[in-house]
Amino acid sequence: MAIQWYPGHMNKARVQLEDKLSLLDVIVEVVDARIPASSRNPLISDIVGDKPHIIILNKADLADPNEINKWEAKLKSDGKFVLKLDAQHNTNMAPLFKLIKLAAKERIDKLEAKGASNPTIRICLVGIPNCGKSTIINRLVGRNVAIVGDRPGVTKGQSWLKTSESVQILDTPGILWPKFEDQAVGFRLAALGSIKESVFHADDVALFVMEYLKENYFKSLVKFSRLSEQSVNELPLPELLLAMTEKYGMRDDYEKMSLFLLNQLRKGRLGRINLEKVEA
Ligand SMILES: Nc1nc2c(ncn2[C@@H]2O[C@H](COP(=O)(O)OP(=O)(O)OP(=O)(O)O)[C@@H](O)[C@H]2O)c(=O)[nH]1
Repeated sequence: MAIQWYPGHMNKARVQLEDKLSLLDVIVEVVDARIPASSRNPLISDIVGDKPHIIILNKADLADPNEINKWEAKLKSDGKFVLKLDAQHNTNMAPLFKLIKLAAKERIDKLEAKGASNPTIRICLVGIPNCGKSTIINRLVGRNVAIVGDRPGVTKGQSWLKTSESVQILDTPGILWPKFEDQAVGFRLAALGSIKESVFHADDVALFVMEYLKENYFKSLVKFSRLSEQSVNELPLPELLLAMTEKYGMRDDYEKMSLFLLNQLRKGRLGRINLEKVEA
């Protein structure tokens, strides 16, 4: 099973972001806290260069708290500004505004030295599909703003969203395409809904997830499976999936069971789980 990705998208996103870069003071990259490496575009650091760069570990409410803390420490040690966030439930954006101003401190100091008081900082949110960019923009702006799909690199007539602070946001978030030459990266993205369901087989992804859960979150898998610890331990994964279809009254329907498992995982019904750990 091969999950497809399209280099053209990556290139387009790169050109669009590069075009906008000169307008921006801070780049805010949104990643999924459950897969902080797989949900990043590896080219982003090259594109951003030495512009201040914040990484938001979003969907923190769904991620494993121990793992997010490790990711936060790692990214900070790499020199990034990092914030854990649950944009879905948290309306208090003060920590994010504070971090944006901290990241832009050099620029603010420069403008203030030239006589500006409380200068405006311009930011852009970027990230892979479904990581929460629009949700965060709506939170920062304080209302629901219509976010139209990303447009070709338009630098003139660019419109900015105002916030209650001296921060303005580029009206269209940048869509970054993940790069999944590594099959596991594709599976993680598919598992959490960042790749359209039409490009993968749900049962392949479900089996990938089950293998990971068996190794890392055994108790959650046992609970979800409605089977005994012994069965989960001993059954080969495809048989375990089959046994689960029976427990859930899905009569050998692998596909249905797989989609159900992935759906429940995405909603956090299997607990707070990370599909990716910081490598030791
Ligand atoms: N649990 C949880 N859900 C979130 C969080 N942030 C966003 N979501 C949900 O994730 C889904 C995707 O959020 P969006 O804000 O549309 O993501 P996006 O990055 O703008 O997506 P694209 O438009 O596909 O690029 C929505 O169902 C949100 O409600 C979060 O912190 N926690």
